[in-house]
Amino acid sequence: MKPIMEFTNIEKRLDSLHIGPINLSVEPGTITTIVGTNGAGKSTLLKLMMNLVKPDQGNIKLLNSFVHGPDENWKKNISYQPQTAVGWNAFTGKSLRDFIAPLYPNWDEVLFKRIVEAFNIPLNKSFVALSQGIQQKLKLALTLPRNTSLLLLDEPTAYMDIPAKEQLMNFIVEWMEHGHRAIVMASHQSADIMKLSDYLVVLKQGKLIDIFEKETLIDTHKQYWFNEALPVEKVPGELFRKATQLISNNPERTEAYLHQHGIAWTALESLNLEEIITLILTK
Ligand SMILES: Nc1ncnc2c1ncn2[C@@H]1O[C@H](COP(=O)(O)OP(=O)(O)OP(=O)(O)O)[C@@H](O)[C@H]1O
Repeated sequence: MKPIMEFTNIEKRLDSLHIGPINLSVEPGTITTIVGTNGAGKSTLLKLMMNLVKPDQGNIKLLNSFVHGPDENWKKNISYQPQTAVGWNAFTGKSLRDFIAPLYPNWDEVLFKRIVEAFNIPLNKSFVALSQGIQQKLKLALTLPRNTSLLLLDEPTAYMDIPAKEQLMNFIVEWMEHGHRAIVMASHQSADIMKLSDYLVVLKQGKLIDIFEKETLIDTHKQYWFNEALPVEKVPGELFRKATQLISNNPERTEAYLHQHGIAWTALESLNLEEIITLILTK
């Protein structure tokens, strides 16, 4: 199937960071989350997708258009929820809705009203007078109903309480059910966001470590406990060890080695996604 968005050899040099080269393909029906440490370049990748930042090299294609070209017609196919909504402070939710809705031919007013109601968002207050959590909810209410092929969400769960995060997840899942579309999010390893994702793009200081399929990542990371210390030599698949605990990113090879050497483990567990990403980012 034709990708919704494609990055080809994208590179961007900022003052203290060199992002890329990045090759990435966002397929319809998928949710991709960009994870990484602070300042890794996650938000900048989303801004590159919106042409808010220009690449030094490479190109980005949204459906059939290059986003850095003179024709800006591609903008009707993409919606972006930034970390900080610039220029919104003086406006009420109602006036922001009246400005944004007509720009998107597929605007879903019913969905807008459902999100406003679910999150109890006051539409008559200026944006600046809302708490950060409510601002976040209003940003979502003004982004999801645009019903574009691609949805970009930068830290969508920031400042949200636990029940609100749950509702957000439900709205995202529902949004994905309607047709040929995809989501790309940036997140500080938020467990909920990662759980929703099909792919995790792991960035470290601007470098793409890898693009992982979430399920594969979970299946290939296991931790073992033993009654006694392990042999000094490195065990196949060994990623980390501490006293009688071993973490492997290749359980098949690790277990074959342990059987061969007559070493029995006393406990075996999967790791959660946050633990796996932390290991990948720190190893
Ligand atoms: N326009 C710019 N000019 C110069 N440097 C920039 C610019 N925008 C971002 N940077 C720098 O690039 C780096 C990456 O920023 P970015 O916001 O993309 O990271 P991030 O991974 O989203 O970080 P965080 O998790 O803290 O939100 C940071 O060091 C930032 O200061």
